[in-house]
Amino acid sequence: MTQTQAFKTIETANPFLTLNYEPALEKLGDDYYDPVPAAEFPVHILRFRNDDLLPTLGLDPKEVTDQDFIEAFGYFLGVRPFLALRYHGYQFGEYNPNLGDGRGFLYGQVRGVDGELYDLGTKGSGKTPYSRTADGRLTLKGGVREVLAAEALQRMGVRTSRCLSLIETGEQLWRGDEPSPTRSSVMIRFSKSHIRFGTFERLHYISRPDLIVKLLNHVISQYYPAVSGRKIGKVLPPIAPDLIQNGLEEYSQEHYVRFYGELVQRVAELVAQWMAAGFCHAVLNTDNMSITGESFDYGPYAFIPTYNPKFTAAYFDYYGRYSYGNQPTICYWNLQKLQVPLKAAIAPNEMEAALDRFYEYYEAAYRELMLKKLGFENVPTEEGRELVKLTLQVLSEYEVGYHEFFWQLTQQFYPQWREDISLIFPEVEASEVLQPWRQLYHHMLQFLSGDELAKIGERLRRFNPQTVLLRPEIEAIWEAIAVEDNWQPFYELLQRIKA
Ligand SMILES: Nc1ncnc2c1ncn2[C@@H]1O[C@H](COP(=O)(O)OP(=O)(O)OP(=O)(O)O)[C@@H](O)[C@H]1O
Ligand SMILES: [Mg+2]
Repeated sequence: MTQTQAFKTIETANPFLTLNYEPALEKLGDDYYDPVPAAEFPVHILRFRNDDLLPTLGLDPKEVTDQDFIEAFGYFLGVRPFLALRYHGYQFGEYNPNLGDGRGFLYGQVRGVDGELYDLGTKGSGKTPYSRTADGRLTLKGGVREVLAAEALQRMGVRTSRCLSLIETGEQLWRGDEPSPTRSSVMIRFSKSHIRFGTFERLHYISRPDLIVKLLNHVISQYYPAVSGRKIGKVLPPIAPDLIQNGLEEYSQEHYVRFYGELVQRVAELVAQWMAAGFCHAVLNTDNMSITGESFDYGPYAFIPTYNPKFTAAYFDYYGRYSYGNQPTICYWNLQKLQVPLKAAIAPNEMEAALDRFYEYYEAAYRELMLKKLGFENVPTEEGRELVKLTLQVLSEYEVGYHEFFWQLTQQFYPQWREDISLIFPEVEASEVLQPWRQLYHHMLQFLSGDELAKIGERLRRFNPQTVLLRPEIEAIWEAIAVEDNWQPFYELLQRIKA
């Protein structure tokens, strides 16, 4: 059999190569990307496959082999062209026009069985015109950390991208922030979109308002069904070909204003999700902000060990710009910067008015999520606000672990707390801070029926996972991989994260 025939057989048998690919972004024209080749790696070892995502792609995990993953996402057979997306961005407050996919590309876009359009994007797949002097690679540790972050955030209810696969690729990489040489990998990210705030910023920088409007139309029609009126549901037929080919629907000013308003709300809610999860993203540059309001790019992130707004995750973040507590302010700033390119389509005063609601959305979402972590839902606003405030005071005063506090609450809560206040955290000495918290928590239980009381326990379990990805936990699983090539702790941790 010739080489070509051998590939043909693989292509037809490999379910990833015959997915319902829909080149929505490619059809917008080549102003937005550059076709690039994939790197050829000396080794391909599948280290992680995310079977939870396969049903969304219409695939049965039992029918997808490891070899299928390796061929599609390690050898990169089949689906071409691969598109390195063009973008700029504000990095640590400074505009950087020398960005773009420097170690990744858009592998393909797929219509999921839920009717939504998903990106399969790579990280570590080789050099592109945007690599500058860098190697286009992803360290294995970086890949492992991104897989873990995405799964943990998913478990905690954060609107996040996921990793579909991680393949070790057998090269030696040199990095300033890892003992080097260090091992290499290539990851596939499964996300709503890789269109970033910085994608729009670049189009403004090169003075192409026409391309801004065209991209905006695409974003609204694909990712903002409540604005476009397009239905996204389980039984959505594939998008009509004329819609794809003719460069999309046009929208009115009212649509554009509603889009920006919804983006503001989505981002505010996303930040609230990070904050409640105790997550510090660490690099909230505008090239790491998705236009769909989804969270992605997990580099030097950390989950906070204790509640400390000043906690900073990236060693290079000298002034704490992206500290845990600064995340709402920074996302507001990023949304404000985005108004500059969006002026090509949207009235500035309307955007300002929409952004004015950011903190209102943020605070409401944060309060709701924190109350869920405390076991409550639908409580009077003032009481809810007070309980969250007192909880944060307790967390600051006692220097108890952030996650440990909620886990202890989950473990210790039982319905008799309603009858007898002295049963609430009896081993902790009452202080000026704990006593009001105890009183309010006890007071709020008084109004609940037996059924509602049972739901407190359910909510505590659902919103407070036992396993949280604190740094020592990640370092321990990495140690096992680095020293003994033992992947068992990694797989076990993934299982525990999901519990
Ligand atoms: N090893 C590398 N080789 C080439 N380019 C790189 C490398 N590391 C980072 N870059 C580029 O530097 C910029 C900032 O990197 P950043 O870490 O935010 O993105 P990324 O993690 O590579 O990709 P993504 O944002 O999709 O997760 C991006 O343009 C990225 O492509
Ligand atoms: Mg990035």
